[in-house]
Amino acid sequence: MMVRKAASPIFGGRALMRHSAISVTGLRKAFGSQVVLDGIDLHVPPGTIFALLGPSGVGKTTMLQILSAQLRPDSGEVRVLGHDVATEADAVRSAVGVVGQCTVGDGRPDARVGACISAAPATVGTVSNGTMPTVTRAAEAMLTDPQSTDPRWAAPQSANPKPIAPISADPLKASLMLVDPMLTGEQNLTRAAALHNMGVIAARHRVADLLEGFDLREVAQNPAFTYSEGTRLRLDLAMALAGNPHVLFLDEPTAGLVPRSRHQVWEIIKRLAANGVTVFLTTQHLDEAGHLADHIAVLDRGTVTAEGTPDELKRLAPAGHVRMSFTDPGQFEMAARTLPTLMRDDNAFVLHVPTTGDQRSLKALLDQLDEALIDVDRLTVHTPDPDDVLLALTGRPHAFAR
Ligand SMILES: Nc1ncnc2c1ncn2[C@@H]1O[C@H](COP(=O)(O)OP(=O)(O)OP(=O)(O)O)[C@@H](O)[C@H]1O
Repeated sequence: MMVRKAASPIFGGRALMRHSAISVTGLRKAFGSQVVLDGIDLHVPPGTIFALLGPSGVGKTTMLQILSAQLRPDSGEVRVLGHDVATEADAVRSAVGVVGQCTVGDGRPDARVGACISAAPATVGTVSNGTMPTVTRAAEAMLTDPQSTDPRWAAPQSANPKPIAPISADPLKASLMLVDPMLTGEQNLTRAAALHNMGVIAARHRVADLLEGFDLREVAQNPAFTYSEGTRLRLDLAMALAGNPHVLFLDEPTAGLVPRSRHQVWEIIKRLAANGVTVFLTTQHLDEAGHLADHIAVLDRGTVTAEGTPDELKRLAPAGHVRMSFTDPGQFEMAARTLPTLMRDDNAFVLHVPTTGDQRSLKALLDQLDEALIDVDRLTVHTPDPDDVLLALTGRPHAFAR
């Protein structure tokens, strides 16, 4: 799939805003005595991809839930599209899409389900029996008879609401909608479109566009539980985009995907940003953040420990080196005097010489050895791997998934 520059009906194309799409100042959140976010400042320009990179359990989901108005911050100011998440949660929720882990039920962290999407509060704001969000007659009609063009079902969305799926008694979470695995892809998308205040005809067009744009046409009539992980994620993304959101939140979007699906999802994310959608994603993978994001923030121990473009963060990583070992102490001494060294081990007769690892710098180094008539016993090239980079960024080795 190619990244498209032009605005499309599926991938947004909203006018860019001059100010931050997301701005976070002094955000703090604790669960009991556990401080998870301890004074976070972030600013995400519109139409860009922002990656929050961090090891498991560091607070990425918590952050995403606060930004998408699913969870209240303890303190600090968080604005999404200019709306304060604490006081204008409905406005935030109706303007964003969410795909990720939702905490539902009693809110315990282990009560996790798969993907969820946000929906316009105007249509699902009512909570039936205190536990169920509602959909409208229009959505119900489309679900029971997808071919229906009965104009009655285009009636105002508030008419005779009917509960469809238990999600949460918490009004904060009542505007979230989950993929129903027993419904087909088309039915799930129809449900999502209907929740965004669309009439039947508009919703049907939207569903057709989304099925096409996310390569779901072939499986549209199959129940979602039959979908592969990659197809399921494409359905999640399509559902999150049903309301044409300005901002899309993705919680570890490619976790568990095979490489081919992962690359397909990356292309979709890039296409969305190219069409003006601001994407905020969390990831444990440096390569994913580096591949996708315009800007990366590394979250560790409650704070942002490093932040910048992928290139800026890579520059924080330790340099590569060539490891040279010698059997002759005289040759070792001569090499140590001749070459720039990062490290010397006088007991093992080992030198580490800096290199970028490319052909030109390696050839220059070998030429230098030849000219000085230095005999190296053994020579190996070490370029920084993700562990080296993450160690430099967090001070913790093996902290991230690979
Ligand atoms: N509702 C909650 N009640 C109590 N503790 C919570 C709650 N939600 C999250 N936590 C705790 O807050 C910490 C951060 O969790 P969070 O899910 O935000 O991390 P994460 O970086 O997204 O992790 P992962 O990558 O594994 O999803 C964890 O220690 C978690 O147990």
